[in-house]
Amino acid sequence: MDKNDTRQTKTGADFPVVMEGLMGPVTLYDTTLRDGSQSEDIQFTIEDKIRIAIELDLLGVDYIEGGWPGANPKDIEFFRRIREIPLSRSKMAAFGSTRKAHNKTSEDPVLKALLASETPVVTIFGKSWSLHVKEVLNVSAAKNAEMIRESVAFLKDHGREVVYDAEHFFDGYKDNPDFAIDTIKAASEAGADWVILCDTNGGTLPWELSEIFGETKKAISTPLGIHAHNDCELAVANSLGAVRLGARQIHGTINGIGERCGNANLLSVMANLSLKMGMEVSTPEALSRLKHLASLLFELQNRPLPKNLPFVGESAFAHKGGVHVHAIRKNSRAYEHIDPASVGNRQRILLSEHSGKSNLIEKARQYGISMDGESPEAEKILHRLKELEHQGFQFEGAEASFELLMRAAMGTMQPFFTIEFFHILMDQQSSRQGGLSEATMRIRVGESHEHTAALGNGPVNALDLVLRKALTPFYPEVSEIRLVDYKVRVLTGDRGTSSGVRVLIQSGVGSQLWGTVGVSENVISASLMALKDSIDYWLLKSGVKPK
Ligand SMILES: CC(=O)SCCNC(=O)CCNC(=O)[C@H](O)C(C)(C)COP(=O)(O)OP(=O)(O)OC[C@H]1O[C@@H](n2cnc3c(N)ncnc32)[C@H](O)[C@@H]1OP(=O)(O)O
Ligand SMILES: CC(=O)C(=O)O
Repeated sequence: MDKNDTRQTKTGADFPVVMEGLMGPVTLYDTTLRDGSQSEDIQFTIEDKIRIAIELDLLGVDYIEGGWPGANPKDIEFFRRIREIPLSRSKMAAFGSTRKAHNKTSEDPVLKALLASETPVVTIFGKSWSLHVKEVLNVSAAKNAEMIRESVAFLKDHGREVVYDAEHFFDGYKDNPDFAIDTIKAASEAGADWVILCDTNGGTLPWELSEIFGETKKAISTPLGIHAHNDCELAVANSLGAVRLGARQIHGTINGIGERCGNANLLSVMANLSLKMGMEVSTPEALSRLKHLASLLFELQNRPLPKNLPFVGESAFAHKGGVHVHAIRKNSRAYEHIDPASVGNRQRILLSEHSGKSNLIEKARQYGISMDGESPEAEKILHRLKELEHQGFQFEGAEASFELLMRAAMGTMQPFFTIEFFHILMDQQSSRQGGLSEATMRIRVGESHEHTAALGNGPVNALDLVLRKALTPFYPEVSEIRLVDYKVRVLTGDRGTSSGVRVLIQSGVGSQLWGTVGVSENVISASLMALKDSIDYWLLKSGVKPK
């Protein structure tokens, strides 16, 4: 990091009054594999869990909560398998509850399964809110305290590091402070190594959390931690607030997944602790893996990473407004709160109807095109960009089309081929089953012509195939291109089947991906426009000379 870059050096020293004496070493506790797996639409295989655990270890988290052994066969198997994998930094934690009211501690199936998982750390949750004690467990306050005390002591007697999660602590405290405090005293007196105050329902506001945390700290000497849910979108803020008040262990999950609205996003917590609060929770190398880990988690779930995720989302450092781009070209700090590279992300400049000449010049620079911002070409391209976006084009996901447009306007690109005509025939019978179409096409390449036909699965596929077939004799590079994604969007819903459509295509060769766009009232023409751009772009990037 550039030492003159003051974006991310707000350390304790900058806030001496608030921070002094309050911040000590903080440990990171990841519960992606347990609380995260309680998210709707998330389901990990054992292989996923092992892969994520290894990545979390590389990231340098102190604890990995691997699951609830006994809740399902997968978690039992996971703990068996992970024992054989050496982790360099992270300690594995098994999660469960305090014993059942009517069970003897030594015979309680949950506690027995926790020990059988053979993890060095065991985390158990117990009740802090009288509502749960009375109405859910249906036991007295004394019985609840006994369950907590005996469960913690039992696990300590078996040599485990014990993390005690005080479920619903903040709601319990608001309801009856003495009751809530007595429950964590029971855990503390029984030898718990950690008492974690949980905002289980995620409804606590930052100032309520500070007040309750501050009071609770006076009641017990066991190190405190925080486990915050995100139902008010305050989980990260509440976790950071707790650190300022002395919390030593922060629970969270990758990308904030978890029950209901999720948990504190541990990646954001790490970035904030390291880059804003000057705390050494991670090395710079590990921090630069944040984006990778965020993407990996959702890739394993076959889900796209939300673009607007702080720090790690594709849009986190993407600049669209012309005013912003104008400023960041002079100094990135003007509209960036940290250096994107520090979390493994990158700066992006977007092109749209909100662009000014600065967006254009920056893009031209990235494409290796020299452009004078005051030139008539720049003015013309900007005007064309805005006009096309008004017609329904969208270049944010189709930068390859924009680069071609820019090169054509600058006169630096000769056409590789021209489509002279094409026909499409659809077999009525098989089209009812979503079936075969035939495309014929005549193209011109330099002085030569090619006239050919292809059968496809529907008209767009037939068009794609015939275009490649016609071009391959001239440009064999075309056969390398893969169609990765094809999206059609109706632009004006009020004109029924005569509405304009936008087709966005993503193509790829190896790991290289590019997007192209076409707009028309005819979905076939829009598709052909995007397909043609995709091929032109690859030929350009392959260094092929037009024939
Ligand atoms: C705040 C949290 O996120 S806590 C973690 C929540 N995560 C999960 O629930 C995921 C895994 N859970 C499961 O697979 C199942 O719920 C199991 C295996 C744990 C239990 O299943 P079942 O025995 O069928 O019970 P069920 O789920 O219906 O009810 C929960 C039981 O836990 C008991 N319980 C709840 N909290 C506690 C506690 N802190 N200490 C002791 N028992 C508790 C309830 O009283 C109830 O017991 P009961 O059936 O004897 O009344
Ligand atoms: C323990 C836990 O997951 C919670 O209280 O939210």
